[in-house]
Amino acid sequence: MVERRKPIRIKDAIELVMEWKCRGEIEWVSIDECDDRFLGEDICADHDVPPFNRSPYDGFAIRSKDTYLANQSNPIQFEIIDEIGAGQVSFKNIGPFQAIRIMTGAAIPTGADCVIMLELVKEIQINHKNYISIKRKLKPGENISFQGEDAKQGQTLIEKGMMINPGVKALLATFGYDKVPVIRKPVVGVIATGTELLKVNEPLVPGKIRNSNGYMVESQILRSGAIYKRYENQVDEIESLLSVVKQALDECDLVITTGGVSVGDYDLLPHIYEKLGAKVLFNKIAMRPGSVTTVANCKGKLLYGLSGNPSACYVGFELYVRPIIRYWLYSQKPYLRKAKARLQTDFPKANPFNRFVRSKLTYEGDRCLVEPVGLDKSNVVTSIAWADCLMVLPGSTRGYSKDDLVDILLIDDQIGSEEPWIEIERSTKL
Ligand SMILES: Nc1nc2c(c(=O)[nH]1)N[C@H]1C(S)=C(S)[C@@H](COP(=O)(O)OP(=O)(O)OC[C@H]3O[C@@H](n4cnc5c(N)ncnc54)[C@H](O)[C@@H]3O)O[C@H]1N2
Ligand code: MOO
Ligand SMILES: [Mg+2]
Repeated sequence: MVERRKPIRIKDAIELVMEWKCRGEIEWVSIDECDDRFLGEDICADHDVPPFNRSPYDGFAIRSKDTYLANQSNPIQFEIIDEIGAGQVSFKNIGPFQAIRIMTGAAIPTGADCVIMLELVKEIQINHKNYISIKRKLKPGENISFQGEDAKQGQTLIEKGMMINPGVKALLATFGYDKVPVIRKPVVGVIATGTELLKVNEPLVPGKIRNSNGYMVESQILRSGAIYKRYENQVDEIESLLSVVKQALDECDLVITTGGVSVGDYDLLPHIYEKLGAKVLFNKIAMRPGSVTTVANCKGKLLYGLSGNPSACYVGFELYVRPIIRYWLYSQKPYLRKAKARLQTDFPKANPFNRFVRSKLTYEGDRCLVEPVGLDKSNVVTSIAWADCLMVLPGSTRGYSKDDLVDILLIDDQIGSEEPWIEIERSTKL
């Protein structure tokens, strides 16, 4: 008799998987290779930024009190005693009615407490000496970029677990990290199963299709911040499949298979779990697509059985694999980022299951709109490319209509969310 599986709630499935979460170790890489890696230590300012008071303009450094009486009808002259560009330091001390020509980024000379822009002064020569004439009053501190105004020494600027983006990289350079502490990427083994699978370079023959899930999942692994190890496509044959799964479990931090997890005659993964003595955490979830997503634990390592149906495989990865990878990488927000958007289309058909519809976002003025991309079926492959979010339609006795406010999970986002999507109230028309 065919096994009747009892679907569990999404919340419970996520909890069961996350019980096995673990953190990766730190490794050091060159700053040139740290892009998109996840920081292994907090970045703490070990000096003030900027490290000295500096000029934000090309101009003249002067003493503000000398400008006290300056106005349109009372220009005041200052003698230019030195000139400095960024990277230079003047050793002269500015005295009464003296100025130092200073360029943007140069350290403010001692004695000066403000800067006047080049455009606001008149330069004159008297007796072969250079002067400026100023017709306005300046305040102490005017046009000075103060030491530590950007960051104070000792301040924690970035917490570990953040993905290194161009801004983080700028900070790493600012604080002299030629080597950067990052989290080692987990190695995820990928095994596509199915006797019908052809390699990408093989011509189509009747009854067969090319393996697309393997490549798609590998790409999802990379997008999540991990690396993959590819194993040969496996025909539905128990001994050879078992041996490859064992090998992958030995060689990788976690393993993903695609296909063969349902109740069909050639769906061998349930037998593989049994032979391995793996503990199956669940094999049916109350969701679509991806209801057959199975997760087992074999000697402390997670073994995911993602669906063979491409869209189900895709969604299963984003909901149950991604958070494990992101947690490994020290992310404080390992789940897909949540937002809300207005439905652009009607979904009149009632659906008892929570649906994760591959969708795309558009923006119209201050409104964020969401619409499905392509056919909303678990076995389609063509629509995934256009999806930038998963629209969540909670199971309900009635459908959804245009303009309903719905939850969305952002797929391309790198920030994430502290909590997974677990439950949603029926959207309301506002
Ligand atoms: N009697 C039942 N049949 C099915 C059930 C069920 O509950 N009872 N569940 C259905 C659901 S839901 C899904 S999802 C699929 C899951 O199937 P499997 O995970 O067992 O996957 P396969 O049977 O191996 O393949 C399904 C489908 O996907 C294609 N496929 C497989 N691998 C790849 C790949 N690497 N690249 C592209 N496409 C792939 C395969 O050719 C099949 O068309 O089961 C339903 N059936
Ligand atoms: O797991 Mo199946 O995708 O629900 O279609
Ligand atoms: Mg099957």
